[in-house]
Amino acid sequence: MMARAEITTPEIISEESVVELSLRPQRLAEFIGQEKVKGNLRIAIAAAIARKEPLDHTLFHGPPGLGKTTLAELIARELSVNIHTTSGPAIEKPGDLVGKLTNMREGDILFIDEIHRLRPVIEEFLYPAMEDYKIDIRLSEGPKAQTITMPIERFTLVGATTRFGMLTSPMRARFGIVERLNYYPEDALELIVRRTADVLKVPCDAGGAAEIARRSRGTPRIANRLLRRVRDYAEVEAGGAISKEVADLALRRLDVDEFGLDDMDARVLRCIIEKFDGGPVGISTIAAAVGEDGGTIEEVYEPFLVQHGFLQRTPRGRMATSQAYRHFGYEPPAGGANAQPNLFGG
Ligand SMILES: Nc1ncnc2c1ncn2[C@@H]1O[C@H](COP(=O)(O)OP(=O)(O)OP(=O)(O)O)[C@@H](O)[C@H]1O
Ligand SMILES: [Mg+2]
Repeated sequence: MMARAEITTPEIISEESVVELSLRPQRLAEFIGQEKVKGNLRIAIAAAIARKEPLDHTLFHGPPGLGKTTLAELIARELSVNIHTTSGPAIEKPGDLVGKLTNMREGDILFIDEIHRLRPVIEEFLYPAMEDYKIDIRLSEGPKAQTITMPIERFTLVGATTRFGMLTSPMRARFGIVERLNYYPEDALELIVRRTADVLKVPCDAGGAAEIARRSRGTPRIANRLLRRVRDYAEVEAGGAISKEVADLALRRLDVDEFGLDDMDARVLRCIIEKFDGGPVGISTIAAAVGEDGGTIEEVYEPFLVQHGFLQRTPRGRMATSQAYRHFGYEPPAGGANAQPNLFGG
């Protein structure tokens, strides 16, 4: 753990979070995939360094485990500045940020994770800080409270969110750089698995890495987690090395889905097939049936399912595809599941 990185969010220190820290790439060049995002960042960073100015406020959004926190830390390293970390739900009142903001040096990064969960008063407190590098401090309580305005150093706010849709538009408008992270293709995940295997010093051949990558739901965090479980199996049952065969046996034993679908993915698809005859059915109806927030389904789960051909969006609602039917062991309805998807422009 970098001594200068100050973590203020109370976090449960699990095996996973410890390993995750040590697995994080240390330089932008070591960050695999997301070429467009990396390219844009590289230019913005070089320009900021050349002008001796702080980087523009930067927002990363996209599903969990794709590297938002990692990128925030990499930017700080590339700029050689300090990063102060906090998260939306951890900030209760403007006062919680005053100390941080006044202690920051020019160019430092304030990283706010889950930035969509900031309370409105905190957002309003941050606007002048982001725009004019000023903060308003209330000296007392009540309607006639006196406030003083204090200058702060020019800093960079880096925000991360899995729920871009929940961010208020004034907040969005204050970020100069907005990048969406997408699911990783299998070849990129394979490289990530091989890199992690090197870090963990576990022998893993291309076939083994490919097998793990294929079942990682396009997500580096899942790829790293599966690799650790496969490593356990390899060490105990297979002499320590990971091949395609060893990975396949281990992942089957662990009941990891063939496509890496997780529990909520499966619930959403099963619900559409079993309760709504394959759809079309509206997102709020699905949300109520599976007990998850509609926006979360739309922004966190659905993109993967659509991208991988399990779910189709039509103007009348979501439909399970024939691939989804077959995956759960059902016969797709004749002339049913997406026999005519294009009729609806789906
Ligand atoms: N492109 C990558 N190359 C190598 N490792 C990666 C990459 N992206 C992510 N990882 C690894 O995956 C794990 C999860 O990444 P990270 O914590 O940055 O995701 P996140 O987008 O912040 O997730 P969340 O939304 O849940 O906070 C980390 O251990 C990180 O090292
Ligand atoms: Mg994160």
